[in-house]
Amino acid sequence: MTPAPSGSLLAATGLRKAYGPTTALDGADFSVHPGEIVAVMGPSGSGKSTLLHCLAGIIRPDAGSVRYGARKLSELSDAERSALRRGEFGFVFQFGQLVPELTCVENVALPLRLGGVRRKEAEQQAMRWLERLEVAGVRGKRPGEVSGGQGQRVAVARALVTTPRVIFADEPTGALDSLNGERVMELLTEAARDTRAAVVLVTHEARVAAYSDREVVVRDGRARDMAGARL
Ligand SMILES: Nc1ncnc2c1ncn2[C@@H]1O[C@H](COP(=O)(O)OP(=O)(O)OP(=O)(O)O)[C@@H](O)[C@H]1O
Repeated sequence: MTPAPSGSLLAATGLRKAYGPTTALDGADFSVHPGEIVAVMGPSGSGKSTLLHCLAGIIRPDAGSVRYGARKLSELSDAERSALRRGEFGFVFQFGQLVPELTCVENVALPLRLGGVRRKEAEQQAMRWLERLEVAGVRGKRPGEVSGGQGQRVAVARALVTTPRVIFADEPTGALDSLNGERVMELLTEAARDTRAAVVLVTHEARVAAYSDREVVVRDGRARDMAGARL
């Protein structure tokens, strides 16, 4: 097991996770620095999403540990872990996961509202992110009334509205055509660079990974830094 590199914001060492007889992670190490964009690549079923879920504290590894700053995720209570996910992490998945009953601006404001911010202030901040993601026009629409590309931009705005320290993105452009996918990646990475958020980006597309500073390949449940990283 290699020790976590110093200066990293989020680091995992020796992660193991099995689902019954299936080994998803088999001693995976990973780290990301503040402001760094890391692409996690690898074949289908190699353990990429499981790694991302362990890093985000969504699932508990069977062995190994995840450190965020000075804190070990395994030593936090469930409430502390959810507070961390709500306050310091942002999530973008392949399919937006927007709340269908809420308008787009209400969706983006939701993480702030859950953190206790008053409606007016939360919606003002949400509008700033919708503008930045070039979808201010859909503010009053519900997710079912907007296009896939618009919905994904709204989902990115919602992930960024709390200015998270780490953004977890799992195939964020997987459901989009290439033009929309590229624009979503541009907007996501620009915003992450401006706020110095770290990004953990799971993708199987080289075109999407090209937005990262460094690529890690997961194979058979182990993560390996690619030689020739672009940093
Ligand atoms: N909830 C689960 N129950 C049982 N097996 C699971 C579960 N989640 C993942 N697995 C298995 O663990 C292994 C790793 O899955 P994971 O989703 O992490 O891979 P992945 O690299 O993200 O795949 P993909 O690129 O296809 O999304 C696979 O063999 C998968 O079938």
